[in-house]
Amino acid sequence: MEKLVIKGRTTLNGEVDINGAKNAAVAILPATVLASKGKCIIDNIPEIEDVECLKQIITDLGGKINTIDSNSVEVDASEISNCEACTEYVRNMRASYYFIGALLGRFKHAKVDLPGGCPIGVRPIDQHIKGFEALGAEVSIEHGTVIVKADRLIGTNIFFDVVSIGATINVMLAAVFAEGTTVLENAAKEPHVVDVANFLNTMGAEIKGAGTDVIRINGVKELKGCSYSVIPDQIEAATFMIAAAASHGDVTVKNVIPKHLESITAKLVEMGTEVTCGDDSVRVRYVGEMKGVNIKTLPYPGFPTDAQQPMCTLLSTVKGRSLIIETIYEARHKHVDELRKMGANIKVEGRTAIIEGVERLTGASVKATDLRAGAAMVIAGIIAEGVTEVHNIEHIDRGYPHIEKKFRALGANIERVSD
Ligand SMILES: CC(=O)N[C@H]1[C@@H](OP(=O)(O)OP(=O)(O)OC[C@H]2O[C@@H](n3ccc(=O)[nH]c3=O)[C@H](O)[C@@H]2O)O[C@H](CO)[C@@H](O)[C@@H]1O
Ligand SMILES: C=C(OP(=O)(O)O)C(=O)O
Repeated sequence: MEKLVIKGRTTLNGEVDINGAKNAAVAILPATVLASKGKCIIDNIPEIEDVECLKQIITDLGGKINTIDSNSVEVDASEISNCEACTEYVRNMRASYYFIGALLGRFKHAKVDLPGGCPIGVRPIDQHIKGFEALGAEVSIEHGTVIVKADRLIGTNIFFDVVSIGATINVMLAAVFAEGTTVLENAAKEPHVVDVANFLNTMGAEIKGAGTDVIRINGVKELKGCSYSVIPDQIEAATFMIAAAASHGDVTVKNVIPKHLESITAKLVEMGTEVTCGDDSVRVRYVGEMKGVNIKTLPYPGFPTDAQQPMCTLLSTVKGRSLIIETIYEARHKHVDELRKMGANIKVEGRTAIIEGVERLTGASVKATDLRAGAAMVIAGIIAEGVTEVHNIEHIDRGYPHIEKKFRALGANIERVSD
């Protein structure tokens, strides 16, 4: 077991490079399974544990993985014949559910264990199932395994009851080979949904409308390997922007798409921070006392739920009262108990965290209760007085590449040590 040990009260300064997006990469890798000919060469893959799990799952299915370098991988899925993914790798992460859609699309049947992922609330997959069934598949869940089969998949109109990133992408993966046209309505509009659609189109799919709430997919007969580069990680970028403001620093976050960060930028500006956008960078500079703000998490382009936990750390030391209303997940305030150990004054009422800014946090031994809670605790450690130990960092490693090295390069005093 490892932990992060942070000596606090440091100000972050300098430049940080953002890696490829976790939530795009973890969909694109399963999507490579759809290519029955040729190899996919995927660049800008982040070095995170979820990616390692996906590579293992693809290998177990019979695919060939060639790791070109730390951020590039070649996948040859042409000889895949096994359609069962029922291992710890599948059960330990969220995005393994994309193998259901991808295998159903290509082979018309699959057995995939139910996914894991961050413990942030109830995470049903009923909308994924609704979509697969609408395309003509029979779906059952037996002993924790999702079993899907279809004689044919036939395009149809599907109106999602909730806006779901997972369901939108998963049904898109199955529908690329459905006969005729599939129309997904009330689809998720996140940048990674667009990235997956662009990847599938590069392989030969015919998908239009990704990025709006109506996506049209004309079924094709075959997809082929291609070269593709994953978009920058909106949430990793948001984490460093928030950390810059929290530490009263001056950080240029590079290799980003500023448009994807508008909801974060807007809140930081509202708080009184200076944010300057370049073509592919965002500079966040502390310019004097910040004020509390209210945040409501919403699907894109609203404020992302994945960035609210780091934001909670920032607001915990900003003068005045702030509210964070979490509308996506009912249990995404577990980091609050940990922040309280560090002296934060935060009350949770239902889905709302009510934050009364304190002068400073003090170091403590805390847990990463999930991935972004982990990032929230790292930022807390950087700004707190004294030493903070962050435990259970396996959650952080699922989604942040080299978090301690990146923060260290900005001036943080942070070490990874064996527990
Ligand atoms: C691997 C990945 O991309 N994970 C992201 C993805 O998770 P994930 O794809 O699991 O999240 P969804 O967008 O599907 O979930 C959004 C909301 O819809 C509900 N829902 C979802 C599916 C379903 O079939 N039925 C249903 O009711 C969920 O409980 C949640 O309240 O989007 C979340 C919301 O932005 C992010 O926090 C995660 O980082
Ligand atoms: C909730 C997250 O991840 P996952 O869906 O993979 O659990 C996240 O990336 O913040």
